[in-house]
Amino acid sequence: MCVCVCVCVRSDGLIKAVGPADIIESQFKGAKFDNVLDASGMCVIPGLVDAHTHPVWAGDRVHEFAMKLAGATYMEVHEAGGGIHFTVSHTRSATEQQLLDGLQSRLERMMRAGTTLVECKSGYGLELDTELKMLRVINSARNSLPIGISATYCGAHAVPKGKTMEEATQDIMAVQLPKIKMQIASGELQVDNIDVFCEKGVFDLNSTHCILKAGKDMGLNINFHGDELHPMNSAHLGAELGALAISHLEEVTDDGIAAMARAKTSAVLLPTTAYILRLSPPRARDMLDAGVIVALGSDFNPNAYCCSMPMVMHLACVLMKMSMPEALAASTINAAYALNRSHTHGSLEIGKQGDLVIINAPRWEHLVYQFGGHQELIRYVIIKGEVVYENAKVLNL
Ligand SMILES: N=CN[C@@H](CCC(=O)O)C(=O)O
Ligand SMILES: [Zn+2]
Repeated sequence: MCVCVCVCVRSDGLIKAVGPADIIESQFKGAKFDNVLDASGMCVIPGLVDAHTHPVWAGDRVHEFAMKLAGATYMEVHEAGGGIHFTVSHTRSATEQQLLDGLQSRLERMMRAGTTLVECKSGYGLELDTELKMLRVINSARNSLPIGISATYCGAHAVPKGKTMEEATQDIMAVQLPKIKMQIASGELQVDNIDVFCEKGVFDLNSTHCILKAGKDMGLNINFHGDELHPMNSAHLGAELGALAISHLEEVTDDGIAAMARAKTSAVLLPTTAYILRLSPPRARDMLDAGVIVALGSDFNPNAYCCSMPMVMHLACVLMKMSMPEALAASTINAAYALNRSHTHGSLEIGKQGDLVIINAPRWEHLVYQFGGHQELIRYVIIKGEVVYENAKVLNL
């Protein structure tokens, strides 16, 4: 049986009612609406939430894709001065306006693919001035675009050239974090989360602990990269510190999974990265079976150039054996949880923000099943009740 669902959004952008069309029609008989969208024969899902991206940078890395296809590993490229280091040098020399232009066009691309809330990291500065520049750029995008943004300070994304890990940690603790704290307090910056790349050859467990704890003490949510290329005990650390989320987790142990389930630390899984770097995919099934809150992210960055959460959901189903409903939950309510926004985002419920995606297909699963098909399937993207993207060219498929 096909149920006609109607979603009604108030002028403040929050959902006023959700339910069968005939009930909503009688509830609002005689009411005046600014905009009525006829979605007959279509499907409505919550706006997609992308729980992990690095979208502020200059200088692409298309040349490195060729190197990786020829067999170079992620860490080999990084240690040879490429990877994050390459992006850092271009991002340091870019102007704020250049970075903002790049960020805006990437966020618009994400929005057209159905993303209505996205986490955005700094982390291609690795020193105070550029990290602040990146955070200001994220702030400007928040003020100029309708897409929701959760901002993450990721000054510990790599050890900058010429410094040891200890020196980099000291710079973050004594120079970067205090300045960011001041700018948050004065209202110049809005930062929601703190992140560290906890990895062999990057930041060890001890440095990660110090930086994350200092961020937490400033009121930031802990949301970090862990157990990606080597088992680092990141999951235990995250659980112990009350982290909201840990990303990657390709190398997490069984004990780590159990610790995350107990602590309600969500796992942000990034199938694009595992795919591009040919890593063993994270054990999504074991995490789900253990009761871990599993979210998804695009991991958009110059290594994993993907703006599309529908593609991410498809990869999660095929590579990580998630079901389509699990992938949808992981890209909506669970991703909102990872960003501490599940009380306002991630589901179609009265009082939550009116963020919706309308798909021109009789079943929402087409968005996952038709690999790379979102451009033809998404009819409208709506944020706070306003149409932010209308695609007149949708086909009847
Ligand atoms: N693993 C660390 N950070 C990013 C990659 C960033 C980059 O290569 O520029 C990630 O999540 O995949
Ligand atoms: Zn990342």
